[in-house]
Amino acid sequence: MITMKDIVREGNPVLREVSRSVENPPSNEDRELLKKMLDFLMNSQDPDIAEKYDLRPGSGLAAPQLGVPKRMFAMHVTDERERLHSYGFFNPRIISHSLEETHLENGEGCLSVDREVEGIVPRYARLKLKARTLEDEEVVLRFRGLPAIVVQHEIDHLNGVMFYDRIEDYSGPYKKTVPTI
Ligand SMILES: O=C(O)C[C@@H](Cc1ccccc1)[C@H](O)SCc1ccccc1
Ligand code: NI
Repeated sequence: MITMKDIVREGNPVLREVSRSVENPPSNEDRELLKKMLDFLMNSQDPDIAEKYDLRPGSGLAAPQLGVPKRMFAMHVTDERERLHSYGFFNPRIISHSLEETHLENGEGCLSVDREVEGIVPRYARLKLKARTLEDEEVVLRFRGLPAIVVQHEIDHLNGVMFYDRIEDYSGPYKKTVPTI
């Protein structure tokens, strides 16, 4: 099972790489890894397992955070209507998004960043994501609210972007100029 020791931390160059596409169909190795990433998120949100294995709660996890620069991420997050969005995505792509933006009032965190970073991280309020799922389906899904923020945070990881790169007046370590999505 994945634990915090498997998650690479900022400063590791893999977090600044642009990940490469996953072959189609994904290999068994890639499928196993994505499944383990989704399992990590579920474990990290289970109080007993999280305490037993000292897991930080996560709603998203991207393969580069495990040192694997491949275009795949997992998400496991409940939206404001209590709907659970639990997926493993291969080769995810934002195919459209709202002009309207949103953000988390308390800013964002990251499993690869062991420090508090203050500041607003602007995100698109709504988006459409095209991807291949762990269930081997090509899907186009719409996200809004917290799930949409998680998707953008994870897609950024696949492009070597950290959340603080998007904070307007951030002047801390590891800053990088950001491309628009
Ligand atoms: O490092 C990661 O990618 C996991 C991040 C993803 C994330 C952070 C902030 C905002 C959206 C996504 C977190 O550990 S997930 C935990 C979390 C969940 C909701 C809000 C903030 C943090
Ligand atoms: Ni992150």
